[in-house]
Amino acid sequence: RNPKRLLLPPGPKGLPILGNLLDIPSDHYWLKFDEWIRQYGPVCTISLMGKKVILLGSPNVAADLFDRRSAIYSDRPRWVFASEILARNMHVGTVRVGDTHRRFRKAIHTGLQPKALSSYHPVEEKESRVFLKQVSQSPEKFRDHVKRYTAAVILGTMYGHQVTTFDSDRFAKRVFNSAAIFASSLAPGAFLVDVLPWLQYIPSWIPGAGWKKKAAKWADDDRVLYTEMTEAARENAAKQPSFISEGLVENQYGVTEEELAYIGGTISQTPDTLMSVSSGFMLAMVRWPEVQRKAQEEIDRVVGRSRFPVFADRANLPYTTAIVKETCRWRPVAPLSVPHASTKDDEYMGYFIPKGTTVISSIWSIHRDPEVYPDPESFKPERFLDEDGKEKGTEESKVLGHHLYGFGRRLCPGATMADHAVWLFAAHNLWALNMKRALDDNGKEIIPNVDPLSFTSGGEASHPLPFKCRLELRPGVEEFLESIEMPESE
Ligand code: HEM
Repeated sequence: RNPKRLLLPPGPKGLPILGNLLDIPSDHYWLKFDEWIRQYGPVCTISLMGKKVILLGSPNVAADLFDRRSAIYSDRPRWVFASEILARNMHVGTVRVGDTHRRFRKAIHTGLQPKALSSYHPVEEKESRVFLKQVSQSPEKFRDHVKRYTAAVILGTMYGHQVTTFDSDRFAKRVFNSAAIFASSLAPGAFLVDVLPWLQYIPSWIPGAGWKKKAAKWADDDRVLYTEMTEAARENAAKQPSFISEGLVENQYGVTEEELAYIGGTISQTPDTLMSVSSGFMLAMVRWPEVQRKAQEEIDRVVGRSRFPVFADRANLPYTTAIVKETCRWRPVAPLSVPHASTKDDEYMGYFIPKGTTVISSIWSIHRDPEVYPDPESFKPERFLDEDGKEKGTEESKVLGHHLYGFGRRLCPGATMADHAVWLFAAHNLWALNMKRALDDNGKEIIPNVDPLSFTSGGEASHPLPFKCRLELRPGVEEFLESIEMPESE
């Protein structure tokens, strides 16, 4: 190994054994990673408890390794607790490379082909309108309404399930809960068993092995939830076909029914990510009213005021699309994406990267590479438009212009669907609402805090912390909302 005696990419000096562990803050650690990337370059090494971790901090190096050398960099690190115990090796996002990963991704691609994605637009459009109606009734609870929107889109399209209110729905709360548990169990060192994998073989009645009971309960809760949701999809199929109900027909996706249930379960963990982009969009609109006004002018010109926007308008709404892209670039939901791992020794830019290295693409830093995104701290939708105000790079639909959804063979297979759901949400909001700043006691506008620290950190998707705003219906919208039927309770 390493016959040329090459060095690892440079990085900060650390302590013996602990490495750089104590330098990493418990919150917003991507900001510290970003500092190191600026100091040591876009490929740098840190060390955690004797393990080397490589950080990638520019779009070019991430594409070089994850896209162009995807044969080497598509594995995941081993997560005993989350992936092996909780998800029983059936979570496509954390499973190691190999047959299961290949088959599961193929199944998802089959299920999410363009025809299926366009069949989801009516669900996304309907739920965007329910969101507007809810906001018109209780604007102060807009965060809850966004949460409901994202759950309704995922459960509607994946299972044909109609979410009622968030609290009374039989699945909505449970999928958020399951996602939160899974995300927190991925955090490095959250469970000792990830550091000491042999712990999993200790019987749970031995004192100190209480985590095993907890793990067994969580794993079982997930299995029950996924099975119930799959059954619901089967029952709903005639009324509302869905990703899962299609997969149940003659084993169309080439996976067993249990595997399909776990694929659905993995996808059911995504409303949180949609919620983050959707609420980030609203925050940006409140913070930059001039951007909001410009998009409203575009929407009024193209869509008019006599109907809601629909997905087919997208091609004629480049500025609106650019706002969605800029929101994704500006405050990425998963600032460090999901770690990849290498399966072969490699040499890159004169450095050695040993087999089994964890490699993290810092989306936060990638989205702040000034060569690609000049003036990266500013919110500028125009960066995604050409001189004529047209969307850049639309001829290749895969090129979003940002890297919110990762890279290579692990690229988010739900990226297009997520992008459509968020776009429809944004277009509906711009068409129907004036998203205004809240007023203080003296009637002065409160400029919302958009500092990186005003977003949550931790295992889950990074969200804006709760913020205040005034959501007012634009003229003439109220009469359109009258005809929107609210989903009935079960
Ligand atoms: C705004 C919403 C979303 C964001 C920001 C997001 C982001 C990501 C990211 C960063 C990754 C890891 C990529 C990498 O390792 O390089 C990922 C993986 C994944 N995403 Fe998404 N995602 C979103 C929504 C969705 C949706 C709606 C679905 C399904 C319909 C989905 C399904 C998946 C799956 C299955 C994986 C695992 C892929 C693998 O490991 O092979 N995601 N996502």
